[in-house]
Amino acid sequence: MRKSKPKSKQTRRDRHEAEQEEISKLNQWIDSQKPDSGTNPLSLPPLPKDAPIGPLQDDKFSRYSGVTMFKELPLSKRTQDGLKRANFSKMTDIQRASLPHSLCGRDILGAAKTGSGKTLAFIIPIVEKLYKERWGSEDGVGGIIISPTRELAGQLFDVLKTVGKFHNFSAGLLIGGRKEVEMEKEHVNALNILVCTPGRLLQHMDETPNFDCSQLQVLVLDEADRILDVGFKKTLNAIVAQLPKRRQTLLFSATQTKSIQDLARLSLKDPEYISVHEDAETATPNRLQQTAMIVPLEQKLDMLWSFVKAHLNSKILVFLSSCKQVKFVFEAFKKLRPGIPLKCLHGRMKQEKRMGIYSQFCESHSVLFSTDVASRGLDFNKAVDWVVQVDCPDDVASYIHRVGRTARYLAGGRSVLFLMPSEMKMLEKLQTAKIPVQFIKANTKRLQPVSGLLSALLVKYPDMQQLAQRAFITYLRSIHIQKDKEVFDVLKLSIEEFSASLGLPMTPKVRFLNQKIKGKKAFGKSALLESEDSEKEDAAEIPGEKLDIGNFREESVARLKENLEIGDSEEEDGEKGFLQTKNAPNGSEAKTGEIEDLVPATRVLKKKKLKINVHRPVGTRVVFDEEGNTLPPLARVADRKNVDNSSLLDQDKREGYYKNMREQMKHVDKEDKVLDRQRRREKRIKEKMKRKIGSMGLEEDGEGEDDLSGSEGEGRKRKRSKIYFDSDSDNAEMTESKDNVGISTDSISLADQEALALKLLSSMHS
Ligand SMILES: Nc1ncnc2c1ncn2[C@@H]1O[C@H](COP(=O)(O)OP(=O)(O)OP(=O)(O)O)[C@@H](O)[C@H]1O
Repeated sequence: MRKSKPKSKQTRRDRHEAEQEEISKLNQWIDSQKPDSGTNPLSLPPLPKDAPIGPLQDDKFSRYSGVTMFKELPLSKRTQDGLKRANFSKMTDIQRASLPHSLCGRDILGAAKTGSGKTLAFIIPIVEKLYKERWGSEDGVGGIIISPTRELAGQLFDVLKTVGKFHNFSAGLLIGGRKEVEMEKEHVNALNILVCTPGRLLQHMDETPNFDCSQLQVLVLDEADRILDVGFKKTLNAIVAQLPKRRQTLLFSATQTKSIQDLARLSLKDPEYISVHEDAETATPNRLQQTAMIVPLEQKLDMLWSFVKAHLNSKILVFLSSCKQVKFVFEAFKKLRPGIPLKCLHGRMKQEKRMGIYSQFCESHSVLFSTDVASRGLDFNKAVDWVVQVDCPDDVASYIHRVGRTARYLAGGRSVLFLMPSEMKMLEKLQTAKIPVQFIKANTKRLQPVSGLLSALLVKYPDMQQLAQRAFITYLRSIHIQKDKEVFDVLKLSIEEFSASLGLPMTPKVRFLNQKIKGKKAFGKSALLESEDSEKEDAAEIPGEKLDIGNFREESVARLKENLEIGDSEEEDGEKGFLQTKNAPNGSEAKTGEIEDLVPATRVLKKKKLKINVHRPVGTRVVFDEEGNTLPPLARVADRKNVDNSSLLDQDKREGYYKNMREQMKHVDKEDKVLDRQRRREKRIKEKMKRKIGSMGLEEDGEGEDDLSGSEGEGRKRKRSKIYFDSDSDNAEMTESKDNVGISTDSISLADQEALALKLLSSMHS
């Protein structure tokens, strides 16, 4: 905030007195005109035009409840100047409704639609409170704003800097993922306002010497329902335990908590419930056009690719359910070059990178693939044109926040939700929650299949195969751990088709599904299980959920009928041609009854044992070309030269291609097994020989070596014995040479070894 120039003693004294006077007037104004508790300022008429503002005659003051302009509020000149400079003059509804109550010190439980200006509704009271208390650096922490994500905390910090530009407070942004925690510790005690994520705040409370919040005046929870939910429960309880009970508490969200328990945890004192859009016809912004359409799981990427290609001049925010999916789709689409810059954002990225991506997306037309880390609060500078939800949100609240990244303040925006046929219940839930989602159909004529290209990509880039596999597993897991079983049922997913749609040549095994499908027979620890294990952090993105492996009903997996009702009528150019309004009987939104007709019948999936070599990580087989150079995995079965991408777009050819690849994989597997058997046999014989040699007094150390092969002093430098294992081998980790082994294994063939072993054995028995 403002850096003041050195001033003379007299000037400082004058300024101090002027401020004292201003504060005294403000307090009188606030006190004399404060609205009754429980009243709604929005129900009062605005002040008449040209009505005097502030002090009137006879020590009276103008009314500030129900006013429409910031300048009509009892705010300090410094705050007024900050607002003016940022061009904030007219208040939004949530600001009009809450500021008259919060300025007179009341606790607030505020709810208003996304993008409706809640941030100023809590930043202004903090700044004003500290100003009126004449808070200074020696007073320590006076205000804390807690945000669920780092990016949002950064954004709130920027708004605080704007509004507080002419104040003298010190403020700090304390968020995780930054290295400078030690530096923060040195300065944090001198900060007056902290904008932080819960984890970092608690870290300072636990670790920073003399960190003291006992004088806290105002606590704000932005996205309060999120911070109060189970994922942050322990952290928040620990934080609140260290805060004074006597304080003002402001809670804001577009989807506010109504839990009495939550409020009790925060010890709110007779809070004002301010829900400005409670009686509105819709729970989402009026300028937001929302659509939904059926997209089977295996067509999601085709649909997304086609959507991106049809909107190359837009700013698009795409939500997927896990980091791994974000990574895979981002990397894959990037390699396919759709013709628009692509970016990705998820919780596993380094903080600097996250912030960089966030700022870049604010600036340019591009597509941002993201997890729910970008779903709440973020106000991307230049408006987002489209929010695309490729994966269904966890619940209605999550939907509201995701689509709320567009159509902010006075801007318009559009959103589209991909729903699998098994998720149609979500549409009902949205409509019940007053969310006007129009059901549309995609124009399949404009659909650009991408899975063929993906399978070619996976062949070319070995890393992509791992990414695809992880995306596959984490997606299934994310569905598995969803709470709302009415919407999410992993057993209804068309798993093999999904795997193929990611370009995977074979369907990876998924333990939690296979356990039930295959019966009780337990698997050994396979490559797949390892990759599954490594995804656990991804699942941890969903707070409060524990993996409940093996908690499935003993049912067959149902798979959805492939041919879904997707229209194919004539398209126009561009966006309109791509997304079409579903011809619902009433011509607009689909009604609950109609939804059932749209859900295709399901059929029972054969319990099919998928054959893969469980000991071999997919795609790590080392293959050599004729010159002895290593080739990427699968290169042998899918020589790039033989892959005609265009032909892969043809469904029949694609299936043929997969079939061929599978056959060849099986063949390769067979070869592996033969090799493996041979290798084991060699190993057994070698061990036997070693035992015999040992029992004959030939030790496997330097001395024994001398006995057998002569000393180096004789100038005969023994060739190092190297044991090469390809990465498929059980002993793949043994790649280093064993110099001390008395017998060089590469100089003795298997037959020689057997002969030697026999000789040794017979010499022992003779
Ligand atoms: N009084 C105002 N006049 C003009 N613009 C405003 C005003 N108040 C807020 N805005 C602008 O409206 C946009 C949305 O505001 P803000 O981010 O506070 O919304 P929000 O209600 O917190 O949204 P969300 O629920 O998504 O967190 C911002 O760009 C902000 O600058």
